[in-house]
Amino acid sequence: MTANLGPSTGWSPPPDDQRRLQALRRYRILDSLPEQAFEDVVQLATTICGTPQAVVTFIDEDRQWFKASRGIKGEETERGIAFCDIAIRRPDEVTIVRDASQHPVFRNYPQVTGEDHLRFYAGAPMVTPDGFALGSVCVVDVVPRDLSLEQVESLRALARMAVALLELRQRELEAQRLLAERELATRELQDYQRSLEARNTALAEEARRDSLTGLLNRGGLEQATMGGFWAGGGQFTVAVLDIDHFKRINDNHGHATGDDVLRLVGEQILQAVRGGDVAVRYGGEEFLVLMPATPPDGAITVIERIRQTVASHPDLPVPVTLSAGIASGQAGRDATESVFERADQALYQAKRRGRDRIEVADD
Ligand SMILES: Nc1nc2c(ncn2[C@@H]2O[C@H](COP(=O)(O)OP(=O)(O)OP(=O)(O)O)[C@@H](O)[C@H]2O)c(=O)[nH]1
Repeated sequence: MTANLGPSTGWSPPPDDQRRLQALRRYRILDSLPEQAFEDVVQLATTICGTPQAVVTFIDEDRQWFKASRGIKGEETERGIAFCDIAIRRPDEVTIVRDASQHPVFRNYPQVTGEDHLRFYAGAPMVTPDGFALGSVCVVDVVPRDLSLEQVESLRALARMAVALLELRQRELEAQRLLAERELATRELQDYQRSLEARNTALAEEARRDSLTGLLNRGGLEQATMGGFWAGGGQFTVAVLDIDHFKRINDNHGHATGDDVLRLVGEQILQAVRGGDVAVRYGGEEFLVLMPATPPDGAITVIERIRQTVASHPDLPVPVTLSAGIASGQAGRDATESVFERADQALYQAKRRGRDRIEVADD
């Protein structure tokens, strides 16, 4: 098995080297961090073969790169002068050079002529299951020597083990990649779900509101008053507000002006009410304010402020007045509908008594 091949003139890659390199890249081993399993391979190689040096080396496009080494400095050398580049061209054999200084070609290699003083080399190619020799497990000595048949077979076995390690490593990398992909997909799905939920919430919120004024609409009112809306106990007050002669505003100044008026009145209502109150555009130009834990006096102050603000608002395109009816009830005793009914009656009174005023329903 003494190597009698080798580049006699210049260096050229073996045939089909591109496919071999592609296979090598798939293992993603080049320039990877040291791994104990490969360190163990070189340790076993030196122990079994009795050499001071051993390497697990991979043949890249123009270099050989050491995954693990013993007794050898550096982590890569030029491919054109690599003994292992010769070894991988004979994937079925262990290439053995007993005395490189006597070899017609290797004798001129710098690691033979120089201070490395390489004399002995034995390399077992690492051949993948699909037949690509990616590199070798090799042992080196500074004196000429030989290997026994058992040592040669052991070196071959170590090369097979190194390939098995490579395969395992690749499967683990692949599993990690799939896991990362799955995590990414899960995260993307969660993001999508969150955006859908946010959109749903936004849509639901939109559906609860009157688009012109931003106040709650009737649906929103129902939702807001579901459950224990008045649960705070005590007196609560309902106010119904209505823009006076709104039809005239529409008729005389146009629908768009009417809309502006509605928008501005809505704003004033929203600004005047408290956090726990519920402000609703109940119908065309009719508004509703529900005030929990509020006696009539407190409610009158709020609604009067709205009435006055609207009556003298500088941004209104036309003079606008409001009429309002107010009624109070006792939480737990009076139904909201009946209090609302009384507030509506009070509004009717306000209209009848000349508009631009607030009427409070009797208890
Ligand atoms: N611009 C505008 N007008 C609306 C809207 N919704 C209802 N209206 C109009 O509001 C007007 C309400 O008129 P009426 O119910 O007669 O009440 P009013 O003219 O305010 O009279 P009083 O309430 O008795 O003072 C109608 O002309 C409706 O067409 C809206 O969203 N925008």
